[in-house]
Amino acid sequence: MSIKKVMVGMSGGIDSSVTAYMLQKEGYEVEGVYLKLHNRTDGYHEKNLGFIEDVANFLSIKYHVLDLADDFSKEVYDYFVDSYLQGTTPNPCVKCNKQIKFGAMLDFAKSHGASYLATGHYVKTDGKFFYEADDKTKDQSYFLAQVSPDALPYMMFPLSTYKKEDIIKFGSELNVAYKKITEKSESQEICFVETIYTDVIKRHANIDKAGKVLDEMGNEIGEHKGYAHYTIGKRRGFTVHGAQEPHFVTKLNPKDNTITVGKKAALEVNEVLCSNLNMYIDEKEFSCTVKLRYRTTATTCDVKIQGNEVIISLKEPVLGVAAGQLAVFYDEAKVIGSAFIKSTIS
Ligand SMILES: Nc1ncnc2c1ncn2[C@@H]1O[C@H](COP(=O)(O)OP(=O)(O)OP(=O)(O)O)[C@@H](O)[C@H]1O
Repeated sequence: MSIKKVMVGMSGGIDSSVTAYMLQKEGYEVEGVYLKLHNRTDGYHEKNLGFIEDVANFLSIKYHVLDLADDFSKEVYDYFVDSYLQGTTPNPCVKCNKQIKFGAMLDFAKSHGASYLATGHYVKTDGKFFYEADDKTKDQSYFLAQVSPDALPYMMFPLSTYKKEDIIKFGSELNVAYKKITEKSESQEICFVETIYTDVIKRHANIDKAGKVLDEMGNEIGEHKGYAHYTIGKRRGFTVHGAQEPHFVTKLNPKDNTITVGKKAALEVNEVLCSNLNMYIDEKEFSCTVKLRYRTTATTCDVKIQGNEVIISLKEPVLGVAAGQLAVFYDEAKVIGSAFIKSTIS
C-alpha cells in the first residue's frame, strides 16, 4: 500500500506541531505549510518560522511558506474593518477558515499531491459533517461551520479526541523543539489584532467622534465616544444621565453616530434573520439547537430556509445577539449548517 501524503497547516504553535508529529507516527508522509496572512513587521513571522524550522528538523519533514497576504487582506481584513464601520460585529476567523485555511491552503495541499490537509483545530469530522471536539472547552466547530461541504473529505483533525493536557504531554516527546514551542503563547483571539480591535479600525477611519446615546424611544439620554467603540451588549464606556440600573447597547447606528441602549430585558431576542447560508443537510425546515456566538450554550429553535435567507425562531429568548456573528446549527454534537446574522427581532 502506498504511503499517503498529508499537508499540515503549521503555525509554529504546539497544537499544529503535535498534529504533524502524530500523523508521522501513524505512518503518513507529512509536509508542513506556514501561511503568511498579514505583513506584520514586529518579527511575528520570523519567530513562528523559527519554531517551525526546529520542529521540521526534528521530524525531518519538508515545509513550505505560502504568502496569502493579498487574499487575506481582501477576504478577511477588509471585511473586518468594514463590518465594524457598518456597526456589525465581524467574525474574521470564520471567514479565514472558509476562504483561506480550507480554501486556498487546501488547494495548495492538493496541488502538492497531498491526500489530506490536517490542522490542530479541536473539531471532529467524518468527511461529511463537523462534530464538536471531545474537549468542549477547546471545541472550535463554531469557527469552521462556513467551510464548504466539498472540503470535508480532505480534512484531518488528529487532536479532536484529546485534551490540551494530553497534547502538552505529546509535545514533550518533541524534545529539543518542545521547549521552544511551549514558549510561544497560545494564539491570540484574532491573529492580526495585537491588543484591541479599535486600534486596527483607527488606521482606516476616525472613530473617536463623540455622539448621542438614545433610549429605545429615540430620546437623547447620554453621550458616547464614537459608535465603533461598542458592540451589542456592552455596558460601559458611555454615559446615561441619572441611570440607577445598568444600561446595555442594543443598537449601533453608524448613519448618525448614535447608539441605542436599554435595560437588560431590551437585549432579549426571539427571532433572528440570517443570510450567507452554508448547509450540510438538505432540509429547508427543521428544529435544532443554535449557537449565536462562540462560547455559549446552544438554544433550541425552529429554522426556516427561503433561498439564501434564514429565519430562526428561538424557543427561549437569547440576550445580546449581534448582527455579523455566525448562527451555527447543531444536531447534538453534529454541525448541520450555519448562516451570518443580519438582524434580530425582540
Ligand atoms: N499561519 C498559519 N499557517 C498554517 N496553518 C495555520 C496558521 N495559523 C493557524 N494554522 C492552523 O490552524 C490551526 C488552528 O489555528 P489556531 O489559531 O486556532 O491555533 P492554535 O489552536 O493556537 O494552534 P497552534 O498551537 O498550532 O498555534 C492550527 O493548529 C494550525 O494547524
